Amino acid sequence: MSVGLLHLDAINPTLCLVLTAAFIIVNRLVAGKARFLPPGPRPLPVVGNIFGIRVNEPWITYKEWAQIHGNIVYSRLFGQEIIILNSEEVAKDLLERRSYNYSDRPQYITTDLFGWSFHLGHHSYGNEFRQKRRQFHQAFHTKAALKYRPIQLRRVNQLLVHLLETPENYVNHLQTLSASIIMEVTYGYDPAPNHDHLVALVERATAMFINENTADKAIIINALPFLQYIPHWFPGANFQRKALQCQNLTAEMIEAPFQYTKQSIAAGTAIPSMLYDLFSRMTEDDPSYELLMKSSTATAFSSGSETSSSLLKVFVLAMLFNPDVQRKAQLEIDAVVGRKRLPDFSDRPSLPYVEAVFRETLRWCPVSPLGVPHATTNDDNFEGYFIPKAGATIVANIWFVAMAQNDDKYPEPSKYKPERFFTADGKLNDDTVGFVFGFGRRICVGRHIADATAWAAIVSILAVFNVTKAKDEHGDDIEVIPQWTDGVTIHPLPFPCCFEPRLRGMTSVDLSQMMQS
Ligand code: HEM
Repeated sequence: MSVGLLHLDAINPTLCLVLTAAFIIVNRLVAGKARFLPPGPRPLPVVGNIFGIRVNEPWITYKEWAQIHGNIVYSRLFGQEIIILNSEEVAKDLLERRSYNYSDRPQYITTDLFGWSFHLGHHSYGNEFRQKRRQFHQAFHTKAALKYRPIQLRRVNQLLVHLLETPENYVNHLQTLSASIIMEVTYGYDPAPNHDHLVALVERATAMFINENTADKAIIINALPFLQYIPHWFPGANFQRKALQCQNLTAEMIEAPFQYTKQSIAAGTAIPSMLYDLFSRMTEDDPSYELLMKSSTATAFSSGSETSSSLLKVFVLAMLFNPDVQRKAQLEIDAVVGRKRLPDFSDRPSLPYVEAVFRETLRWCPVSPLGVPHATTNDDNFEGYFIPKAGATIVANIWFVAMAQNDDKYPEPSKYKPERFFTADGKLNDDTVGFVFGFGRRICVGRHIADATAWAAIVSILAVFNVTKAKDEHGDDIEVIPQWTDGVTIHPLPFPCCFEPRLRGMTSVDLSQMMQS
């Protein structure tokens, strides 16, 4: 017999009953309050909200949910709890102000199956994450990123030459620009302008990982983990075959450029790069440090290319549809820089309208619409809602923050209007649209490199070319109806357009004179 019952026996039985009932009620109320989950769409048993989601463009579904349920929405896909944050303020409250609890990442079995667990963006919040994040910080923090500017300007000059020579291949040229910058910054490797072996390798491995390992498949395999053991030779096991193929490609993507730099260092021909710096910090032969270096550099290389070129494709589309904006930015460049030389980074503070064009491009179509999901480490309570632990997925709905229809911050959000970044007295405001690079301890580590690459490309294209509509065989404008890719990173599908030199009849000699002035 317990001490409690002995004690109860000793007092009035009615009072006992009342006290017990009261205890149960209060207990339930407290527990109920603590587990008051954020509002959200009603889930089906077992599968949750899987049928209500547009799998390829979840941000569209999330927008509809946000309009019904508000700034914080709870949903469930199989056993996976997903909390969507639909306002910048709420995202900052949780992911930044409580970053100690919101800096983990949800773990998916498929990341491993596809060979992508090397990537910093997938790491749990632990020691390996911290070590790698430190390596990135050393290479790419605000000041360290400055040393890569000459590379960025040189590569942007090459872009201008390519656009002058073969403007119809502009999509390819934009991709080459971002791939070549990130390859040189990371490995000191100078890729060929077309069909470079290493660039092709990273493009194939990344595309395969993103296109085949979609969120729905990742969640289903997490819910039914036995599926991962189906062998790749089993009839119908297409997913497993693709995973194996991707694993092999990815292993080569990690190894080949690493060996290139290692051999260049041994031969004394290496040029400064992230990997070169990491090698120079290595005090003795340490295989675990070498593994860290390999995965950090492969992370940089595979994250940096697609995002930056996507942003530039968005810029070209925006210019095509907004000739007045283009003209205004060009007049500013002409007034500050003149027509004889190209702008460089020292001109940036004197070009506020170009700055606003850059910010509006980041906002108008956030190329990473849902960022990378965070995960919780512990239970939490926020504004009366219970946020569960054990890896609840936390999605910052960057797309909705940028495009929120009801938000005073960006009125008429679907319009491309750089003017929104100016105060009433004509000064640039302090909104740098930083949220497109994510939040808190997991904020994008490459943002300073990305910022400089995109700004340099935007200002240089504006200085040299008019982006105009392409003409059909009758000389009429070809109208463009934008179509978008889906996935983790989005961008407009290729569309016809012209890059007309602003200097009529410009030759490559004229262009190189501008570059040398
Ligand atoms: C326009 C260009 C870019 C955009 C819009 C972008 C956006 C983002 C976003 C939204 C995140 C998720 C942040 C979060 O979890 O809160 C992220 C993470 C990351 N980005 Fe970028 N990014 C860009 C360019 C780059 C470049 C150039 C690099 C490499 C040099 C890079 C490397 C990474 C890495 C490694 C992570 C994972 C960080 C972590 O998990 O701790 N990104 N990026």
